Amino acid sequence: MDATPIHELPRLPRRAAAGHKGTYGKVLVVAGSRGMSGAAVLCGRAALRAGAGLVQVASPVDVQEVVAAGCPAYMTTGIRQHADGSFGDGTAEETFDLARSADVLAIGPGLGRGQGTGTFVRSVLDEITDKPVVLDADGLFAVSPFTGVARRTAPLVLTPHPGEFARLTGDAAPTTDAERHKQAVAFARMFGCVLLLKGSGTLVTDGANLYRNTTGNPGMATGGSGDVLTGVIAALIGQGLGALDAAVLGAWVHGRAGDLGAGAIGQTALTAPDLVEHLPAAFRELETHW
Ligand SMILES: NC(=O)C1=CN([C@@H]2O[C@H](COP(=O)(O)OP(=O)(O)OC[C@H]3O[C@@H](n4cnc5c(N)ncnc54)[C@H](O)[C@@H]3O)[C@@H](O)[C@H]2O)[C@@H](O)CC1
Ligand SMILES: Nc1ncnc2c1ncn2[C@@H]1O[C@H](COP(=O)(O)OP(=O)(O)O)[C@@H](O)[C@H]1O
Ligand SMILES: [Mg+2]
Repeated sequence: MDATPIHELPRLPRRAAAGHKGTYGKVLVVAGSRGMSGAAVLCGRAALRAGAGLVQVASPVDVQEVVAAGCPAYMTTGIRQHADGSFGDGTAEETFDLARSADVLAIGPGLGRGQGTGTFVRSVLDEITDKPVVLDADGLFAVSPFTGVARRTAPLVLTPHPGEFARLTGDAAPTTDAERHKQAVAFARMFGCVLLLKGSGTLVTDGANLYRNTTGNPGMATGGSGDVLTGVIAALIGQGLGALDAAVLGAWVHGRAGDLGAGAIGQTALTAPDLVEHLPAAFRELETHW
């Protein structure tokens, strides 16, 4: 299947004059662990910059204060943790309660691969089947084509980079564009998910449609860029976009922020926080179509 370049963008919903924070979605970010609190901060900040009405960041209790210091506008919760500073089995109940009051979940950035983290993520996916989930980074370790996921009534968006995708599929990394397209579409179809396969020319597919992103640059090859994308997509779902549209628009606007950032400070020095700081200019371009 050929990939359609993303030129015609899904519409960013216009904010209603009487809208309130409840109108624009409550995003629960489940992220971070000792040593990777930054991933939770980047994801939470990006969700706010992408228009979420409310953002709550749940991280292991050890890093809650650090995460809270990363932004005054989101709420934080500290989840009981394993001795290794990560989420683990036995901590899922607290997260279920938070998830039930959210509109969309972003799970994975900086969770680490501690003992029980995979079990923890799986139990959230198994229990909370009626809320859309964006699953990224270490959260992806919880799923595989062999174990599948529980039947969901709400969409699942997976956002692997090529290394994570190769681990997920168990297949050799594709060597041509055609192979990459084929693998991506087949995976999305089999898994019943929206797959966003990162890289230069990020692919987005739901198994029936295949898009290729046209924004972004190698300045974005810097730690934390993907954590920003996860927050953006979750926020767009919270504002009412369907999962495929949110992934398509999220990929585009994230890359556009990278291009505007590179225009301002160059590719070499670009960092993930700079992407967050250039999301406003990227979103303003979308607002001109309102
Ligand atoms: N400030 C923070 O707290 C940060 C935390 N991070 C977290 O660190 C954890 C580990 O993420 P990583 O992605 O580093 O770990 P992985 O071990 O999954 O991926 C790293 C490896 O994947 C392969 N890979 C990555 N991108 C590729 C590409 N475009 N093409 C081919 N191969 C590629 C490479 O072999 C690379 O060494 C995640 O939870 C992530 O969210 C990172 O996002 C960095 C910043
Ligand atoms: N050469 C590139 N061109 C365009 N985008 C890129 C390039 N390299 C990386 N990116 C983007 O940066 C992000 C990196 O995500 P990821 O590998 O998950 O990083 P991290 O886990 O460190 O946050 C992805 O959105 C990817 O598409
Ligand atoms: Mg990543």
